[in-house]
Amino acid sequence: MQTSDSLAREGAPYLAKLNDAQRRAAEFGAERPLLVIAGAGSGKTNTLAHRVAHLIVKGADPRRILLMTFSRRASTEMRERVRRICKEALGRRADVLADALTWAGTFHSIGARLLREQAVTIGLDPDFTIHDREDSADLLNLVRHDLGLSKTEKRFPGKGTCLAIYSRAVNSEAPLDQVLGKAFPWCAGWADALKKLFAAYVEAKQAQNVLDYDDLLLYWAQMMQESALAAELGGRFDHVLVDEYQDTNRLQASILLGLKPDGRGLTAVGDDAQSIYAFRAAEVRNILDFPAKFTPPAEIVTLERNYRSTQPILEAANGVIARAQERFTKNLWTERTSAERPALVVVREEADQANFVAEKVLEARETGMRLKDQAVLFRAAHHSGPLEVELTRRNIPFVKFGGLKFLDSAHVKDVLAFLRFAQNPRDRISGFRLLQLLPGVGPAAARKILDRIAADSAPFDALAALPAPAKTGAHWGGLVEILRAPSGWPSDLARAKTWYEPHLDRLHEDSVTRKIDLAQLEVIAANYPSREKFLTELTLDPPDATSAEAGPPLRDEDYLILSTIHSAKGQEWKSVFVLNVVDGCIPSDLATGTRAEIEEERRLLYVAMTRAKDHLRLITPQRFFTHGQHSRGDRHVYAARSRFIPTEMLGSFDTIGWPAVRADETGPALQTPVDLRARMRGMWK
Ligand SMILES: Nc1ncnc2c1ncn2[C@@H]1O[C@H](COP(=O)(O)OP(=O)(O)OP(=O)(O)O)[C@@H](O)[C@H]1O
Repeated sequence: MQTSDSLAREGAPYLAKLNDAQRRAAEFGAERPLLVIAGAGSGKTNTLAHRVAHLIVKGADPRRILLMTFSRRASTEMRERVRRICKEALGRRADVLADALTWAGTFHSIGARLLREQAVTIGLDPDFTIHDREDSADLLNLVRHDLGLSKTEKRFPGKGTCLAIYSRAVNSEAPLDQVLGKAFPWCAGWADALKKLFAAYVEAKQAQNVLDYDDLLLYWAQMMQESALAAELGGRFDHVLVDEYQDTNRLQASILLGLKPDGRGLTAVGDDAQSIYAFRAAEVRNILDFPAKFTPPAEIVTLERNYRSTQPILEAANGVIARAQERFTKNLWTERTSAERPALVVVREEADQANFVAEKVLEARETGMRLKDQAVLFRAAHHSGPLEVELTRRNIPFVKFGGLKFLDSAHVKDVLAFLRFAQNPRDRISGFRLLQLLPGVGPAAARKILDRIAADSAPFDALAALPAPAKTGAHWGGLVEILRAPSGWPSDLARAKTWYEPHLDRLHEDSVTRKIDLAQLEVIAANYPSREKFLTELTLDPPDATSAEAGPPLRDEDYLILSTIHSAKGQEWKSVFVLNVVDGCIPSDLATGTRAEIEEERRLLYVAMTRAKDHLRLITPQRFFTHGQHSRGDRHVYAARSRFIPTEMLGSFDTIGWPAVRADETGPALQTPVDLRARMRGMWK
């Protein structure tokens, strides 16, 4: 006799590979909101992709599905998975339907798209440009300067801190005083001045027709406060699905609630144990409180079977997270047995750590494991410095994710400033950067030029009417010509690049490698239909490494992955090394102020450990060499094993000392100190 389960499986064979809980999540109707609590490696991404595919196969209109992911990479991957699953069910028809899944992207990119569409209705100019964090901080700095706040007697908070305070207040929907009291107590005395600064910053943004990251969510959330607009936007989508819900903030939660107030058609997927973005105002309460936001409350489906890691790896990771404070309890289990426990590798110092990793990576490669199946993870981007040197020395190719992004490099920013200014001549920060690339044009001259064209309705014509600044030669005419006569996309980028290259040679020594980056930028640009789309997407979600976005030449080659833990989110490798599992690194000594911060560091270690499928090695160097930050110059500091692996947990690991000291290697111990200085003096006697 057939059970209803097997009937369902027959009815939808493309769901047959899912386990029962996953299938329940994939098939759950749209009448009630759904919360999928998915443990690490339990197939969250897989399940969400099946749910979307199932909706499409059952007849949902893909143009009316809104699918929000944490990164652009995740969204591309999700769409590809949906396509593959739909193909199983629908054959060739699947491509057209998967292509129609156009509302898939990050919260910020969807926000940008909706704002541009609704711009006229909400009093925005549709040509707005988007400032990244650095541009936003620069603009805040200019405003701070104009208000005379940089000249105060007691030092006013720096531009980065001001932006962090502003951003935190906006994203957490909290009053300034509360944000200062909770997260920036040392700035509490500046509340009034900060309010003035933020008000002026908002005015400057509006005058220049720019939005910052936070505005994309803030304006969107404000649109949802207008009942007619909220009804229109919400009515556009039959299904709204959000991945990585644990890393959303209050604003994002209000947007979702505005889109689907009764929760019908709403799906949130996440894992509270992997919430690692509180420093960007992510609110773990969003996921904890989600079910009760609706009547009747959201259905909760919990995925507890882990398909990724072996049992000993999972046991160690479970041990770390079991000591966390508040969470949805899950008992992650796996059928993947293994005799190999994760290793806790004790090395003397960072140089040994680098040697250990390089040696083990090569050993694994000898046994047939590709470099790409191995990853080295670390808490802070600079932790991989010594390892990068060692890998380069041994000719082991690697790609690093996290840390300094491709788009942060000065030359790439220069070209982007060119394109942004071309898109929006009121964007002073971009104009300021661009004009100063010209020989002989400094901040004062640049400011003057921008002032003179600011009020003009045809700013580039006004620019053409100005006399060429001294020393700019033919560069001025070339610039004005390109700005006045756009040639289409992506040739606009090619022209900007050609214009910029002589300046690159003049401004930077290593112009050859920088030119390669610009060539990569051109490759990336070709994937976008317009300048506006290119600028928006790249600003919102910059690629972590050139290879992440550009494809060739690296994609076909084999290389080791180096990544910050934050950038490793959602990924998996056969073999994982975690560097510097010591107090001061995890938890970072910058984040040990509050209990909440420490808890977040614990989750970070958990995320790192749960990336491993078969082999996991946590490395603990016993001493570190710090460079010149102290009055006594360079020195060694001693480190202790991370507090997240207390002694009671050691049973979950194999503790290994490396390099192993062999008896025949130890020479006679030095009994009495040698006076080398006396010896040196003796040489000349
Ligand atoms: N039903 C299943 N049968 C077999 N393998 C599965 C199943 N579901 C998921 N997997 C495998 O489990 C692994 C983890 O899946 P996925 O990446 O979707 O997990 P995740 O929950 O998003 O992980 P995390 O939250 O830790 O990033 C993948 O290798 C996937 O192929």
